[in-house]
Amino acid sequence: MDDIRFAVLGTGGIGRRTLEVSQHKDGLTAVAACDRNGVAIDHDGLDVDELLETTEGNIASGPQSSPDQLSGGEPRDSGLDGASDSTPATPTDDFASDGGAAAVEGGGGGVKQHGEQAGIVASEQGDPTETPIDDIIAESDAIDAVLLALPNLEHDFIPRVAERFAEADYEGVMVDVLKRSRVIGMLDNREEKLKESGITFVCGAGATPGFLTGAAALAAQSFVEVEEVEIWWGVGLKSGYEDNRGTVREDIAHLDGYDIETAREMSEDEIEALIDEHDGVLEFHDMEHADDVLLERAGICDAEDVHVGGVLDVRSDEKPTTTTVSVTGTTFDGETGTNTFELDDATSMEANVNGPALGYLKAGVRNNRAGHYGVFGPADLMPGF
Ligand SMILES: NC(=O)c1ccc[n+]([C@@H]2O[C@H](COP(=O)([O-])OP(=O)(O)OC[C@H]3O[C@@H](n4cnc5c(N)ncnc54)[C@H](O)[C@@H]3O)[C@@H](O)[C@H]2O)c1
Repeated sequence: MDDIRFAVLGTGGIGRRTLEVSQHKDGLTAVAACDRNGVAIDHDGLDVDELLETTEGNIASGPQSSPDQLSGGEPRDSGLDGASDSTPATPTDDFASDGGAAAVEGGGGGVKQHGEQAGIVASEQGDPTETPIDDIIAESDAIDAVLLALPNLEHDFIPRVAERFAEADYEGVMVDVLKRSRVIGMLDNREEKLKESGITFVCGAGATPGFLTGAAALAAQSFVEVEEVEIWWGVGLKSGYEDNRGTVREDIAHLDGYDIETAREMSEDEIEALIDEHDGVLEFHDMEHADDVLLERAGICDAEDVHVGGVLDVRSDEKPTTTTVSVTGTTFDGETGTNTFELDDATSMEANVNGPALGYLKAGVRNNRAGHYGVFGPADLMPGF
């Protein structure tokens, strides 16, 4: 495949690794990256090593702006029902409204700070900006694909970013690694706009949903009827909590007694106290992971027959449990069986999110160049290598 010029929106725990993994893949050139404080653009290719070095332990993490800041006071999408998502928010620059640098400096303790501000602005390629996403949209004519590694604590945040690219007539690929089921409907609601613009949007294309959703779709092929899909993941955070704040915060929202609002409002200290209480190991059941709706929209099974849970060890790089996808179904000749797909314990979350995300990005580019626009899930496409 010809060279793909791509951008990463959000260079936190995931986005930084996306840049790193891309260096091991053929045909991918990172030309733009942004976080909440800054943007780096070089159409000849960013110096990824320099960017990674200067943002090491120095990411501009933290929950994104509050709904009011984002919408200028407009009613926001509750996310509970995709159909309620009918009021497009005013395209303003408030995506960048900060809170992140303060969160990093205020609570984390021991977070390295290389520059005056956290994140990309610490790099010599980075420029501070109030409008990081708009700055990338302004250059999007020369960008083939955009990978969104943004927080998803506001459910319509990523759909609204997609909409803004469409409003700027972006023609290309967008890939997200979001987790929550309800966001898929919000993207579907925008499908016409995305199609008109010429966008191929691949949603839920990380590990789970993403890689494991695709694996379930493959495992289902033996059956004529799928009864149940069980996804059980194990993650040991090699790089620790400090480098994975966004992911850990969003996962906490799935624990009993927590939701997206409480997780968003928690201080870094409160998160660390919760992790201490659990001795660093958090276990999740019945998570709202989009594997369910993505398998349903691919016609594989009903969303309610998909169950996702897992164990996160924030302090160890060993996986606390083996990541497994089990698909139970009935064959054409009446046998009931369970096909199981297992990840090696040695492969990290970062590898299992970013390898597939970039693979799906390549698959997206192939489709986009063939004129296939709209919203696709990981079970609709198979990733390229
Ligand atoms: N599907 C999967 O398997 C999977 C696995 C892990 C993480 N994730 C998801 O990946 C996402 C990113 O996680 P993370 O740990 O990298 O989070 P993070 O908090 O470390 O990074 C988020 C990045 O987004 C930037 N950002 C926030 N608001 C912004 C704005 N308004 N404009 C521009 N940039 C902005 C931040 O500055 C930061 O660079 C989360 O939604 C998480 O749930 C998915």
